Amino acid sequence: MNLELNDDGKKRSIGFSFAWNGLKEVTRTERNFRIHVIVAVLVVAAGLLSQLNRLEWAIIILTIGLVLVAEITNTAVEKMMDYVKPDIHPLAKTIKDIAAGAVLLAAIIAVIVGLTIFGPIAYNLLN
Ligand SMILES: Nc1ncnc2c1ncn2[C@@H]1O[C@H](COP(=O)(O)OP(=O)(O)OP(=O)(O)O)[C@@H](O)[C@H]1O
Repeated sequence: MNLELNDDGKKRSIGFSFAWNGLKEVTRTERNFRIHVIVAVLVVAAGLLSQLNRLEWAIIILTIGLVLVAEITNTAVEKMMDYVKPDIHPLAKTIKDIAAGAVLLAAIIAVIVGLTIFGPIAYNLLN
């Protein structure tokens, strides 16, 4: 939708509001996204307890962002495919599987980052 508003500030704030609606929609309808957000909150809590340094925080925040953005993008692809191709089609399957693969890859990276940063901390705590 092309919004032709004269007031540039108003146009931008409306665009932000659409984007915010998108985030609310994903949170409301996507169970996997809610699970990712809960895990992210737990990871941030663990980071606070572990007193991570600035570089570790930057990596953790980037990784959380990677997973959430992958999940949001996957949801957008799923919804777009359901809209343009609601019937069963091999290409619809391939497209959805590829988008799901992006989430899987992001989750694997997140696990590796988590183990790299929190693994030694947990090891020291247990010894
Ligand atoms: N129109 C279709 N044609 C063929 N296969 C499809 C189609 N829609 C979905 N699939 C297959 O089912 C899988 C799950 O698709 P679906 O749209 O149900 O996602 P979902 O279960 O909601 O995923 P998520 O758990 O990530 O939200 C796809 O990865 C694909 O393999």
